[in-house]
Amino acid sequence: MAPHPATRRATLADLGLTPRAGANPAIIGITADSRAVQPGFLFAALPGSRLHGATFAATAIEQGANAILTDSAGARLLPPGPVSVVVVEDAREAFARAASLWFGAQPARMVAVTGTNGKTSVATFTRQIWEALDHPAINIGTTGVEGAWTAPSAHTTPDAFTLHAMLAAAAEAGVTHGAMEASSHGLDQRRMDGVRLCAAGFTNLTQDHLDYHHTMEAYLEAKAALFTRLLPDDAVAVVNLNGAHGSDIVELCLDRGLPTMTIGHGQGADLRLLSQRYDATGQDLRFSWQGQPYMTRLNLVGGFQAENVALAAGLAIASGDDPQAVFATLPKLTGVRGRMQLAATRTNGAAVYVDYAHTPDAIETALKALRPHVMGRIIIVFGAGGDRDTTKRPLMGAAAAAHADVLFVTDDNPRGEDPATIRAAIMAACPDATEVGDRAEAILRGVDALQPGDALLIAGKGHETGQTIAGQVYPFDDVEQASVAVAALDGVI
Ligand SMILES: CC(=O)N[C@H]1[C@@H](OP(=O)(O)OP(=O)(O)OC[C@H]2O[C@@H](n3ccc(=O)[nH]c3=O)[C@H](O)[C@@H]2O)O[C@H](CO)[C@@H](O)[C@@H]1O[C@H](C)C(=O)N[C@@H](C)C(=O)N[C@H](CCC(=O)O)C(=O)O
Ligand SMILES: Nc1ncnc2c1ncn2[C@@H]1O[C@H](COP(=O)(O)OP(=O)(O)OP(=O)(O)O)[C@@H](O)[C@H]1O
Ligand SMILES: N[C@H](CCC[C@H](N)C(=O)O)C(=O)O
Ligand SMILES: [Mg+2]
Repeated sequence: MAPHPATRRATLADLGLTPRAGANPAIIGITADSRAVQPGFLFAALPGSRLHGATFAATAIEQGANAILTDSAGARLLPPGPVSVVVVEDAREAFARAASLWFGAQPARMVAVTGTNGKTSVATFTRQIWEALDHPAINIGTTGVEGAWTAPSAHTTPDAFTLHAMLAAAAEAGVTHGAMEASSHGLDQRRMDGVRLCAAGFTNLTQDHLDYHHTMEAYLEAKAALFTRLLPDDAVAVVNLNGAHGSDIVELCLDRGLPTMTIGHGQGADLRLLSQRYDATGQDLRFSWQGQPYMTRLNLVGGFQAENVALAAGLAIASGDDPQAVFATLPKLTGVRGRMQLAATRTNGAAVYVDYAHTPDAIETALKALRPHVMGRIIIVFGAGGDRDTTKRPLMGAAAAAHADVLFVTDDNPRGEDPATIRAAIMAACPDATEVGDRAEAILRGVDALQPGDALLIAGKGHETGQTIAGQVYPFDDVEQASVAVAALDGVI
C-alpha cells in the first residue's frame, strides 16, 4: 500500500466536508482508525458492526486529532472539546469521498464487477485483455492487486482509505486501467464510494453471506447499489443475462436510463454465446457481437468461463477499446490461480482440479462444468467456512451430492467455529459422503480414489495459502497438497 502522504495538507472544505460550527481547519492526515491518529489528523468515527468508532474519539483527540467526521449516533458519543466536528447522515460514504479527494489520482479508466461468483475471474480477464492491448492495467480483489502495479489485500474490496491510497499509487506509477471487485460487504459499507467508474459488470446473484445481509432481497439491494448509486449517468452497465437476477439488474439500469450492454446465451444479448466445444485444455467458442458471428479459442476449462470472458470483453469495450481488437486478445487469456486449475495428474491419467467454489451455486457450476471433460467419475473434496452464512452448508452438501459421484467432506477455514459442527451441517444433506476432518488427509483419500478416466475437484480454497483455525493461520495450499498426494501415491513428482 502507498505510504500516507505526509506532505499533503487540505482543509475540511477541500474534502467536501462542512464542520458543524464555523471552523475549517487544515488537516495533514485522515484515518478511520483511532490507533493511526497523529497530531493534525481528521479522525473518521464510523459506525461498525461491533461498535461505533466514536467510542474511540477521546483517544483520537488525545493523540492530536483536530477534526472528527461522524454521524448523528456518533455525535452523541463525542466528548466535549475544541476539535471541529462534521456530522453527516452517512459517515462511511463521506469518508470514502473525502479519501478519494485526499489521494486524488485514479487510473483514468476504472471498472467494477459485482455478483456472487465470478468477480475475481472477470476482473482478472479484464486486466489481461487490457494488458494484451498495451494498456498499463491492474485488477483489485480477492487475490490482491495484480498487473502493472501490485500489492497484497486483506479484503476483496479494500476499505476506503486503503483503496483510494492504492488507486493513487497505481495511477502515479502509470496505471491507466483498473478493474476492481465490488463485494456486497464493500458496497454496503461504502468502501468504494468516490471511485470514478466508466463501467460496471454483473455476473449473477445466488445464496451467500446471509449471515451479514439476512435476506436475499437485502443481498440483491447491496449488489444493485453499484448500478443504482455508484455508476455515473454516462457509464455503461454490462450484465450477464444468464446469471441469476441479471434481468433484475438490467431493469434497474434501464429505469435509470443507463447505457446497458448485455451478454448471454439467449437471443437479444449484445454479446451472444452461440456454442462451445470442449476438449482437454479448454474450449472453442462461437459467439456474436451485434449480430456478427466470431470464433475464438479459450484456453480455459469450464463452460461458465465463457460467460466470465464475455463479461470481461464487454467491460473492455465499455471502457473504450475497439471490439475487434478486444476479441483478438481472447485466445491469450490464462486461467486465474485456484479457479478450475489443473493442479496435478495421476500416472493413470486422472486429473486433479483446484477450484474456489464456496457457495452452493459455485459447487453446482464447477461440477457441471467438469462433466464434459470427464469420462469416468467425479470425486469432490470440500467443506464450508466458519463464521460465515450457516444456511449455505446443507445446500453445498446437496449440490455436491447431486453433481458428483464420490464425496469427501472436510474442513475449509473453520475460523472460530467447531469444525465438526460445520461438517455435520453439510453431511446432513449428503449422508453418503465420507467425513475426513483433516484437509490434507481428505485430499490424499480423494486422490487415492481416482481411477483411469476419473477427475477430482478440490473445492473451496482456490488460491488461498493458509487455513484459519481458531484464530491461527496454518500454511495450507490445495494445489501443493494435490501434488504431494499424487507424488506420495504414484511415486513421482
Ligand atoms: C463485517 C465486516 O465486513 N467488517 C469490516 C468492518 O469492521 P466493523 O464494522 O466490524 O468495525 P468495528 O470493529 O466494529 O469498528 C468500527 C470502527 O471503529 C474503528 N476502530 C476500531 C478499534 C479501535 O481501536 N479504533 C477504531 O478507531 C474501526 O476502524 C471502524 O471504523 O470494517 C473493518 C475495517 O474496514 C473491516 O476490516 C471488517 O472486515 C472484517 C474483518 C471481515 O471479515 N470482513 C469480511 C466479511 C468481508 O468484508 N468480506 C468481503 C468479501 C465477501 C465476498 O466474498 O464477496 C470483502 O470485501 O473482503
Ligand atoms: N460465472 C460464474 N457462474 C457461476 N459460478 C462461477 C462463475 N465464475 C466462477 N464461478 C465459481 O465460483 C468460484 C469463485 O470464482 P471467483 O473467484 O471468480 O468468484 P468471486 O465472485 O470473486 O468470489 P469471492 O466472492 O470469494 O471473491 C469459481 O472457482 C467457480 O467455482
Ligand atoms: N470472500 C469469501 C471467501 C470464502 C472462502 C472460503 N475458503 C471460506 O473460508 O469460506 C468469504 O469471506 O466468505
Ligand atoms: Mg473474488
